[in-house]
Amino acid sequence: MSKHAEPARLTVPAIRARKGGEKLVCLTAYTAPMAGLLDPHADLLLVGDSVGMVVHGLPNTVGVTLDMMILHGQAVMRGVRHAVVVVDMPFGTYEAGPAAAYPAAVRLMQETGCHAVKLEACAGIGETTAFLVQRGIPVMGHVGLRPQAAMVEGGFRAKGRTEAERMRVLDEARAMDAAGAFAIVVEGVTGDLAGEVTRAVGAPTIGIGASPDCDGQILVTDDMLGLFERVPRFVRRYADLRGIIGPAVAAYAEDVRAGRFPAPAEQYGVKPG
Ligand SMILES: Nc1nc(=O)c2c([nH]1)NC[C@@H]1CN(c3ccc(C(=O)N[C@@H](CCC(=O)O)C(=O)O)cc3)CN21
Ligand SMILES: CC(C)C(=O)C(=O)O
Ligand SMILES: [Mg+2]
Repeated sequence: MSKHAEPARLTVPAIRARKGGEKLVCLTAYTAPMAGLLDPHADLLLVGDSVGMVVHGLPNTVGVTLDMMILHGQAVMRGVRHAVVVVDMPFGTYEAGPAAAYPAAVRLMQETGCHAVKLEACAGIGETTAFLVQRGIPVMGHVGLRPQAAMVEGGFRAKGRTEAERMRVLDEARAMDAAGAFAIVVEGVTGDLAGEVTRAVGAPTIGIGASPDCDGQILVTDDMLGLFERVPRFVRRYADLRGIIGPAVAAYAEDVRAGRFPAPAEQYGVKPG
């Protein structure tokens, strides 16, 4: 490392090579300043379609568009110097197959400068993943609880409690691994299934609501910082930013109403002469 202790720029193959090694530290990011804060500590930052719920107030991720992902991807890229940045392909942009997925992924790569895209497993996911990877687009997989299926499943349902679910999750992970995915998010599955998936694939697995047996972990940053209110039970809260923001805003409101803000030092003076 250089004498300035600036961590070197990570690459997609470097992430892939971490299978079974040092755990991968991953978080979501949606804005430039937050990406800048996370970047020195993270190996991979995901511009998740969770942005629709966390930032835009949508009930699930189905309403997130490609234009929204591009705007947030551009913002995050401006804040990052070290981590690999992955942008979620949103609902409706890849499920129809390679002919749909390729132009959408090219837009994400070209208009944001991101390093890779992520696809939730769906019908034909092996073929679609291979098509992108073989044309220069690194793909991260996502199996288990697939938030974009929320309308079909009637909500966010954990996976792995029936044999059929376990087979499906394992098959989808194997298909994306064989197709060349460089990493696979394993979300909302029983701990033993997450371990089984991790042992079944060559790509590193990134757990969320899964197991410490995964090769890395990811959380939605706003959840672990206590910014987003309704969090899944697998979240560990490392800060209570809502508890800091509320009193700060209340104090500002009091100062304004009492005429205590702005003070003289917070006003522009007239230039002498
Ligand atoms: N803020 C936020 N955090 C996330 O982790 C997240 C998002 N948004 N949006 C996209 C998906 C949706 N996710 C979710 C959302 C809710 C549950 C949830 O309510 N789970 C139930 C358990 C369901 C079950 O047991 O089947 C829970 O009680 O935690 C899980 C994952 C994960 N992702
Ligand atoms: C929860 C992670 C894996 C995700 O897909 C997102 O933030 O959209
Ligand atoms: Mg997502």
